[in-house]
Amino acid sequence: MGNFQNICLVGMMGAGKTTVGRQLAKRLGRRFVDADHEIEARTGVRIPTIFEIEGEAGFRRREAEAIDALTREHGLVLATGGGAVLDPSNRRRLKASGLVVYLRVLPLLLYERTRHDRNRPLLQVADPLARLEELFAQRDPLYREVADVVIDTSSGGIGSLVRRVELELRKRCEP
Ligand SMILES: Nc1ncnc2c1ncn2[C@@H]1O[C@H](COP(=O)(O)OP(=O)(O)O)[C@@H](O)[C@H]1O
Ligand SMILES: O=C(O)C1=C[C@@H](OP(=O)(O)O)[C@@H](O)[C@H](O)C1
Ligand SMILES: [Mg+2]
Repeated sequence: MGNFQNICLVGMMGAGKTTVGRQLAKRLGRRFVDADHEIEARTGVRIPTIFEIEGEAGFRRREAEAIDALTREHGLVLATGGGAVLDPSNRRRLKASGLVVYLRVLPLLLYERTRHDRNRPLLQVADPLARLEELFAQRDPLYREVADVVIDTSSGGIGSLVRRVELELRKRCEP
């Protein structure tokens, strides 16, 4: 893994992409960018507002633009939103821009982590656990398809996860 390449984190809502990505970037001395934050900075509104006004389709268009711009940069730790892998062009761009790490977490734990958070419009439904199970079934194959590294993260805290990701990345640097 060269310094030139990006490290891209993919996985479900609540997998820890944003939290782990920020800490990983600090440890590696890299710049951290979260695609959702980039979309919010570009539009000047929060993600739920984009969903309210433009629907999911509008959000996905903005997400694709952000992924396109960010994957042209170098040396980033890039946290994506959970649905970024749905678009084949996003997958191609992420893969071409560097190393893709899938933080794999099962739906029940994702539910525990996201249940009190109102900032994920797709989970504002009567049965968010069932929604997470559906999304997991649909997306797990796509995360696996795009990933260079799959890290099962259903146990351990954030600090140990950051170190595990770092270890996996270092393995890739060895000849
Ligand atoms: N490995 C972990 N152990 C415990 N809590 C975690 C872990 N990863 C993430 N969290 C918590 O889960 C929530 C969602 O994390 P976040 O980084 O926003 O996920 P994502 O960006 O993948 O949706 C946050 O409250 C975060 O602190
Ligand atoms: O899974 C998804 O489709 C989404 C995940 C969110 O990001 P996180 O994965 O960081 O929660 C955000 O992009 C949006 O609410 C849609
Ligand atoms: Mg996030």
